[in-house]
Amino acid sequence: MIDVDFNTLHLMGLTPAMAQHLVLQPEPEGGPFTLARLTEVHRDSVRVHDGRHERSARVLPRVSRELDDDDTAPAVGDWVLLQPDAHGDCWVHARLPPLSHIARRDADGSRHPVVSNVDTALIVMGLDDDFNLRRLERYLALVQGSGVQPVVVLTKADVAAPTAQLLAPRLQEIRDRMSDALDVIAVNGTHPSAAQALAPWLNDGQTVVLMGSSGAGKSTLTNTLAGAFVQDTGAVREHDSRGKHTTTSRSLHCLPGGACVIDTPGLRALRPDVDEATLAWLFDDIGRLALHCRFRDCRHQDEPGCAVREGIGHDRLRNYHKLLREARRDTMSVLERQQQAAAWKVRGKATRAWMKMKRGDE
Ligand SMILES: Nc1nc2c(ncn2[C@@H]2O[C@H](COP(=O)(O)OP(=O)(O)OP(=O)(O)O)[C@@H](O)[C@H]2O)c(=O)[nH]1
Ligand SMILES: [Zn+2]
Repeated sequence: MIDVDFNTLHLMGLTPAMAQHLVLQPEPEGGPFTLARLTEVHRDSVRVHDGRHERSARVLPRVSRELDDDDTAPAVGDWVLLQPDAHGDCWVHARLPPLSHIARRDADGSRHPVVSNVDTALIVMGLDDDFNLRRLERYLALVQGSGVQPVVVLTKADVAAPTAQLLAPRLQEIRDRMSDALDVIAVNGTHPSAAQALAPWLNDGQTVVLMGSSGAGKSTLTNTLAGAFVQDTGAVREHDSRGKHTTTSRSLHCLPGGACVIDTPGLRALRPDVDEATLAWLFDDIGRLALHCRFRDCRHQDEPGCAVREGIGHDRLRNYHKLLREARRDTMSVLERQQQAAAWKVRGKATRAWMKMKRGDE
């Protein structure tokens, strides 16, 4: 049985549910081990915190291999078992199965962990030109199905509300398009009042992850919540509100109030790791309307009598189709993907031959 010092590790975001889950895990042979949480993951090393000290450690090749076999890798927020070797170097001997986990996909379909063991995902979006509902749906898809509650945090309310009167219409746009159950709050991330607005999700022992594009204000919010400067922040380009990717890696910080916050870098291309069932849940308005389509197998593309096309905004439906295509592609087997690539190649060749022929005609 793994020895769990709850009072110390509670400061690192150990929840009662996780503590119970951990004591049920068999302890690997060769102990004793120290239980700690991953606060940063780098290429060759990790940072770990045991509630008293933070230090560097390395993951045993056996552990990396086992995780790799399961198509995953260590993630910030994971609970691990540590042991020093004879030289005083610290090693991760086991990664304990997480209770919640968020992963994304690369363009080639490979899966990458984002974070583990978080209670709430704060999806941070600026009320300036960063505001984008398609991207918001993408983040919701990323979080949905991972056991994590999403909360939308609209930043820069101090600029957008009084000068451009953007707050009310943008809140309405979200209300019109997304589920009524979605929590949405607007804050000035630079002001301490933001911490009060987020207090319901920052109780003692809870962990939140901040996600959103570069320049959205994640690091600013992290610093405000921490009441100290823990993350670098950067100015955004004026013409498009884009950030400069100031944050380059994920990191976990403990707040004075007892919650943990994980800041993440803005992702350039965000591809959620979701299946069709999860998307059906996220876009349940489409599912409800589909009952009224003329054809039972309506794809809501060009069929006549399609109730979905009639009842859903064009942009939301387009985004749904795009996410669905990606999800299907990601869950394709390697063989299927190769077959599809081969088919595209043949089609490309045929197109090029046809163009050449046409040019020859002229
Ligand atoms: N006025 C105002 N400025 C904000 C607010 N939130 C963020 N900013 C500013 O927006 C810029 C970008 O903020 P960051 O916190 O660095 O953005 P980020 O999301 O961490 O960006 P990356 O680290 O690149 O992923 C900074 O100049 C902040 O001062 C806000 O609520 N109000
Ligand atoms: Zn239809």
